[in-house]
Amino acid sequence: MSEAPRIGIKRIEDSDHTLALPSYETTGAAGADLRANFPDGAREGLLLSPGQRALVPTGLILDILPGWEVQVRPRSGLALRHGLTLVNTPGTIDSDYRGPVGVIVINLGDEPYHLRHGERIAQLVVAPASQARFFETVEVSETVRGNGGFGSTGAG
Ligand SMILES: O=c1ccn([C@H]2C[C@H](O)[C@@H](COP(=O)(O)OP(=O)(O)OP(=O)(O)O)O2)c(=O)[nH]1
Repeated sequence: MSEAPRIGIKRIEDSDHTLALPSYETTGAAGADLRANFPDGAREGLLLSPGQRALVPTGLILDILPGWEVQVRPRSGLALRHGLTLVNTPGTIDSDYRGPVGVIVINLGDEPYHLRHGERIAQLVVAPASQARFFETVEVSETVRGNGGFGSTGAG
């Protein structure tokens, strides 16, 4: 396997610098857990009503190498137990983005959810990303599938 990509992480000023950086919980984990990091003065966290969404700060800026992307994905435990997921899953962190990473959380459960400062709210998956060369054409190549889609192979 090729060497793991290095990703620099800068903490923003008013974030809590004592919180752990994203880390893999097991040796084979694909996702590194990411913590909610509310700024000074908002450390009580956030009460999310059913159906409510919010941009949750992480206090982190990622320095991603060209040719890579970082995906922000939900955590299945929070999804199953509380209906908490991400509106735009998977969120895309572009390699040239140098702003703080935010997590767009939504409560699809039927109870209010108290999102706590320092809680692991999402996970980061690092993946290779290439930019395609899009070009206009009048002919497309033939395939067995052709234009069959949207359930064309049947159910079950
Ligand atoms: O869950 C997310 C998704 C995106 N971003 C940041 C990093 C990403 O590089 C940037 C732009 O995201 P995206 O391209 O998905 O958003 P857009 O609506 O197309 O905005 P833009 O016009 O800024 O590209 O916002 C996050 O912090 N969290």
